[in-house]
Amino acid sequence: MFLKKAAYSWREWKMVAAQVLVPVTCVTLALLAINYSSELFDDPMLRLTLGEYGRTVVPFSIPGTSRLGQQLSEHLKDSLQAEEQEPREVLGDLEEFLIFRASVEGGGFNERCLVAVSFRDVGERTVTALFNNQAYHSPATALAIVDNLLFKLLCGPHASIVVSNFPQPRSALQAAKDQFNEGRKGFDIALNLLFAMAFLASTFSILAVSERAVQAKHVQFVSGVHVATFWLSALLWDLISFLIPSLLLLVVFKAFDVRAFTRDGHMADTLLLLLLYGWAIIPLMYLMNFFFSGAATAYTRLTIFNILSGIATFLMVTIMRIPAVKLEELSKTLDHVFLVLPNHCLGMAVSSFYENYETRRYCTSSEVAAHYCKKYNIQYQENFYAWSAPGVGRFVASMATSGCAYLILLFLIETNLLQRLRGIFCVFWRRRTLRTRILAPSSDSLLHTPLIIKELSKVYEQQVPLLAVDRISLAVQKGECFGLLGFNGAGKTTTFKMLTGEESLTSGDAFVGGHSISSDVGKVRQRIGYCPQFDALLDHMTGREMLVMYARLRGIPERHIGACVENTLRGLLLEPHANKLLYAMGYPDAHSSLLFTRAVLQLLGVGLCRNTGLNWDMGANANSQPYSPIWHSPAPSGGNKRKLSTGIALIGEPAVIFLDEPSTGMDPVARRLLWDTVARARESGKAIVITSHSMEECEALCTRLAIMVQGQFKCLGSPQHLKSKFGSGYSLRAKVRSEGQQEALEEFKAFVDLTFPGSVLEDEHQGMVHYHLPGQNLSWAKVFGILEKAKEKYSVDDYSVSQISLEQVFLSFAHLQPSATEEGR
Ligand SMILES: Nc1ncnc2c1ncn2[C@@H]1O[C@H](COP(=O)(O)OP(=O)(O)OP(=O)(O)O)[C@@H](O)[C@H]1O
Repeated sequence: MFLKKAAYSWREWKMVAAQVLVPVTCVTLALLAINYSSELFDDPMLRLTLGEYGRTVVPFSIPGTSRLGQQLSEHLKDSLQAEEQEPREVLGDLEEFLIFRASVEGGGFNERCLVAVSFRDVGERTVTALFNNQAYHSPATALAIVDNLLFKLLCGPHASIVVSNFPQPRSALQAAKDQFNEGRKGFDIALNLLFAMAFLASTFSILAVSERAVQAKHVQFVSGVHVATFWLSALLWDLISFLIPSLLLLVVFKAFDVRAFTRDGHMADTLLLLLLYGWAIIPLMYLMNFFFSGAATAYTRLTIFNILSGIATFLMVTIMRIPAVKLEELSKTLDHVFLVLPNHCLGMAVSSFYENYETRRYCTSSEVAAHYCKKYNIQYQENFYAWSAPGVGRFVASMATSGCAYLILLFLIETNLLQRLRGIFCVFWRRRTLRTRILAPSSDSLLHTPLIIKELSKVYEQQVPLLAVDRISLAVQKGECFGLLGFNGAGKTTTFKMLTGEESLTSGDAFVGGHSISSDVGKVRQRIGYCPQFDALLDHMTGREMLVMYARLRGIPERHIGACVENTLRGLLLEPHANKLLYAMGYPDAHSSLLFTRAVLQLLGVGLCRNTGLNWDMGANANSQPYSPIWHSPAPSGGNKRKLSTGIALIGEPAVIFLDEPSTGMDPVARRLLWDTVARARESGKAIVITSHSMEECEALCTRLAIMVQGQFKCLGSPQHLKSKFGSGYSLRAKVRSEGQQEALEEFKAFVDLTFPGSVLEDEHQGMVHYHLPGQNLSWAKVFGILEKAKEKYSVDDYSVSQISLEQVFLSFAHLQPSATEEGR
């Protein structure tokens, strides 16, 4: 299991890197933004210096009659330009100009114009400095400009006055208020953390969805992996993966000196909060995988779900908590309801933890602060894990229990417990109403027969219930290869699915090595090998790695695994492809490594490209097969994958092997190699059940066959027996001599019609005729005898008589198959 996860993590490094980078980057950017914005907030002059308002304008007016006009104007322009401010001379009344500009520019004027100056040295001599009272230090700035100008007039253009601002310490109450406002940073950090975690958490569903969608999970279960082993190993690996970004987040908090999370031993608390979140969210993501059939869709939709269940609920509860909104009671109720959502718990826990730390620090910092806290009923908890706000006890407990609850639910679903209970109830009900009698097999036959199927039925519950398998019974002995033939939709795959525990049984039972499939599926699975109809392979592993993994799952001792895997690879001529990643076996270029990019693009709306006809060529090289567009499901894979799937079913020599159309897509050489391998397994005493649409394959491999129509066995026996029983009659091919051919041919045809009543002329071509000779009473000797006698008389050059082929037998059941219109009804 760890080999699988390691291969995934190593080869899907883009995904893993994203798991680490997304949260760390988001939180770092958030902290940068918070620090930066708080500095600006604290120091309005800095906002000016940083040009937040752009270049500020300083309007000034000097009457035209002024004696110092020229000098004043130059000094002013020099000093303002040195300060990167824009002097603007006003002709006329300065105040009127300011009022006019303010009405034209609106709010922007307030931001661009902080001070203005007017000089009058004729008549009433005055210097007027005007300031915008919305900026903190504008009076001092206006005064500094005037003083500077006067000083320059007195001492020359190089004179200047530098103004420095060293504000007095704030009052204790003001400082206390500011310090208290620090608590709001917790809200910002929580919000950004939730956004980042939404992306990180949904990545844990990807492998779960892919493995379920391609049935790789089922094949692993069939190979003996216990449900608990499968999920707990995945959880352990994912928790370890989650630990890395969590530790990096602590480094980020430390680098930005976020006291609440890094000082006074709170690093351990923060790590605990993050890990508890991982413990809760990972099983939830596993649980949600059942809703999706594609990994990219799952990633996109689960990210949206995480954002909504985290940020939306956190904002809702926090905003409603504000006293002015007057929805505090509703906020409390919702907070309790949302406790089942790990994302909500994380947001609330981080925000509350930060708030509690800062509030406690503030309220215990001085007497004034303590007084302020008391006066305004500001509460904090000495114990950070206290149950009531702002303690995080309830969030911690909720994450711990929801993790367990989601895991239990996952196991209930995986072990089909709910479905089984329903099944038991249905069976009980049917027994009572229909009085169905299920024969109990003798314990002796159970133990000595590898596979016994007893009255197995399957009804798919849908709008119109569908009886896919109808009370089939069968026993397959050691060294036997049983062929299941049938038209499309006859119920073969459903039978396999029931026998491997993928689908529940509606009624009946099957026994593998004496273990019942309905009550002891775990033991059954340890004894079977399964090659599903579609390749259940993991794209991020190589063929060799897959075989090694299944060999280990089968319990082959470590020292024999190498030889066993090599044998399988050699037997199926897979050696040249053994070290290729599996997506490279089907396609010559990467497929799954683009998954993350695809999902992110979809999330960002680039999925619209679908409608634009954009073709996402996945080719890594010029010769690669264009595989596109990436959001379309992959085309059927090649014969090499099929061989590997068969190899997986055979490895470890299970007692019973199920092969569902194993040779689909194989070339004739590969097919014969596969037959050899299957035949060897059969000869070594395995019981094999195979489905195939190739009659040639069934004749080559099967010791017994059954033809299935609409879920029922219509015939059962050895190929020869079926041919004899259902293919009544013979196939006659004869060629008449060329001279006088037409006349001789007509005579011969009249002879056949007379001698073999009911015979059917199937084909006539260039003096050759092909007849089907019916009749239960015909024997080889009789047919040959008659034809030998007639040979000379009717100028027959050559003739052959053969038994009817298996294909003809198979086709003779076609009339039982419902037509498309009947099915659609
Ligand atoms: N999950 C399902 N839900 C409802 N109906 C299903 C389901 N799976 C299969 N069926 C229906 O059950 C019937 C038997 O299907 P099944 O896949 O077992 O046939 P098959 O013999 O394996 O066909 P093929 O040769 O095409 O693989 C079909 O009518 C199919 O539509």
